[in-house]
Amino acid sequence: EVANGGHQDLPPLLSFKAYNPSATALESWVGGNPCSGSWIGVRCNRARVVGVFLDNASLVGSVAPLLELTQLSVLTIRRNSLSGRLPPLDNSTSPRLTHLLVSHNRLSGDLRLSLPSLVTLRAEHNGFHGGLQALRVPLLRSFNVSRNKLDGEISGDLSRFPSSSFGGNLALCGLPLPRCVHAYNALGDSSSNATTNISQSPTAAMDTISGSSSISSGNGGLSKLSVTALMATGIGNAVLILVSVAISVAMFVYMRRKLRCRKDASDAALSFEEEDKVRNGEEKAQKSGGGGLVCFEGGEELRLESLLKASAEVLGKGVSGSTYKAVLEDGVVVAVKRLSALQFPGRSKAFDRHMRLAGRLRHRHVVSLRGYCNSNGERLLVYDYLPNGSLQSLLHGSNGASLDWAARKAILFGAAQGLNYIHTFPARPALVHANVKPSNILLDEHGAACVSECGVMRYAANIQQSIPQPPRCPPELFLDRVAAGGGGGWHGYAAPELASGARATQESDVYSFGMVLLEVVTADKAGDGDGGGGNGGEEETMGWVKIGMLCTAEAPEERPRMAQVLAMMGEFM
Ligand SMILES: Nc1ncnc2c1ncn2[C@@H]1O[C@H](COP(=O)(O)OP(=O)(O)OP(=O)(O)O)[C@@H](O)[C@H]1O
Repeated sequence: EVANGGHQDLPPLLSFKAYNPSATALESWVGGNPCSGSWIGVRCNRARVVGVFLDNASLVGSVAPLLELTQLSVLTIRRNSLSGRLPPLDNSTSPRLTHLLVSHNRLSGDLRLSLPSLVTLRAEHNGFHGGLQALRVPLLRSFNVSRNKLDGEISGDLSRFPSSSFGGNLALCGLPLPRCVHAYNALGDSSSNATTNISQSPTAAMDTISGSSSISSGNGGLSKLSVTALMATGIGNAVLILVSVAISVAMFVYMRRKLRCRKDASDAALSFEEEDKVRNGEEKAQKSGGGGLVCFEGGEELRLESLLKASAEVLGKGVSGSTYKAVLEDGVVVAVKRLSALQFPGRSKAFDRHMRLAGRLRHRHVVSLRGYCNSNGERLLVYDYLPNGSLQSLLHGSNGASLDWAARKAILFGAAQGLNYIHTFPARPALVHANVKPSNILLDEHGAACVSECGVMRYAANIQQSIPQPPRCPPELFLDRVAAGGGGGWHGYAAPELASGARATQESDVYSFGMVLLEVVTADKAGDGDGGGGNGGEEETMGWVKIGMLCTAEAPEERPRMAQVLAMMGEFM
């Protein structure tokens, strides 16, 4: 373990740390022994580093030093700002590497991995380019290279992964994506011969002609016939090339149109019934892999067994259930919501259909649902874990005072964008969030606000019992109560019409958003001075309050749409 008086794995770790001298995540990387137990994000076995877990840690620089750790089995370093190339890896450099998760960084170069033991490769959302030919990873179970700059043909074993593993690249083609179009193959072999001939030197061209017929002159010069033949061949070749180019262009346009159509079809508004048909086959396959867990884009590596085995920490408990932070075997951190059996008894097809739709929501300001399970009376929803708490904790936690005016506006604007995306997502019937409140507005690693738990509450069986019957709390009184430390609870944000048993609607979402907005704008004013933020001046504050009051109009039809709310907010951004 110790070479030349130092720990063998120390140099690579320190080289990596050198790129990030002031990163909070690496503050604990001090002393000469990375396996002392105090190095956060480093896991050891028999005094050697076998795992590095540094997701969402605001890290920069190259990942290469970490791949010099010869005993490394798991490297998960997603959602950072790492740059540079991924070094070529093979059995001699990384004999034990099984899980490599580098997604959501700025990595570039080509992917050269020849790793017989690799099980997980997550490299999506980077700048990798080139083809996939140099990927030799026979045991891969979870794979995603979407949203890079890759091109070329997907071949062999990789074709077994779904198209979502490859989407958003420069020019990848072949199964599971549409077939590749090879310009020179479009005309078959004869055209490629023709092309070869054209590029040959005149002598070579003559050789070809003389080889195919006996029209060359005896003295080595060109006879009239051979010149004519040469010209004819030249013209013939030129025509062939033109035809070949025309066919290639036509094929290209056709494929593009076909691709666009496919995309349109998947993006278009689908009724639940249509959605069912489209999804059935795909999901069955994923279900068997996930052991009862339906996986969505980005959650392909999830397994129910590993979720159930994961070490978990309770994040909180709400009306609809409890939420846990779970660290999976491969170091991936997720938030798991376990729905309450009281609110969600039995199986419901409508709920299943909704979850499948919610699993397709992908937006910068919406927390991604990666998978869900609805079997044996257990309902688990698996979301990305967002590390920076919720708006609820910012407003009412111990550090609420540090939320300055600019941060408040950014959070509200982000949440409004997320909610507008949900409201305008192509679905029939249109999506409704049904539980907009500060604890469902979470902050990601960059502090951006993301709306969580879209639509779940709409399927709760006994939720109406927790809404007070009219006369209910108008916005002003509600805010007073919140300001006095009474807390909002769930029903404090619910629109008045819901108290009579009506189902949540986009209008009731707007009402709840208005309540959140009023709370954020008016909350903890005394703290502003201390926090150094101040508000945006009386006029601007009044502008925001006005938006809040419009959203919280008593009559649902008088409330603006989220798109209008966004436009009004935009005036102050
Ligand atoms: N994806 C996530 N990442 C990080 N924290 C989360 C995540 N989802 C929820 N939380 C936090 O976990 C806690 C409990 O959330 P939970 O949704 O179970 O309850 P709630 O939002 O208070 O009530 P409700 O049941 O009405 O949704 C909240 O503080 C919430 O902010």
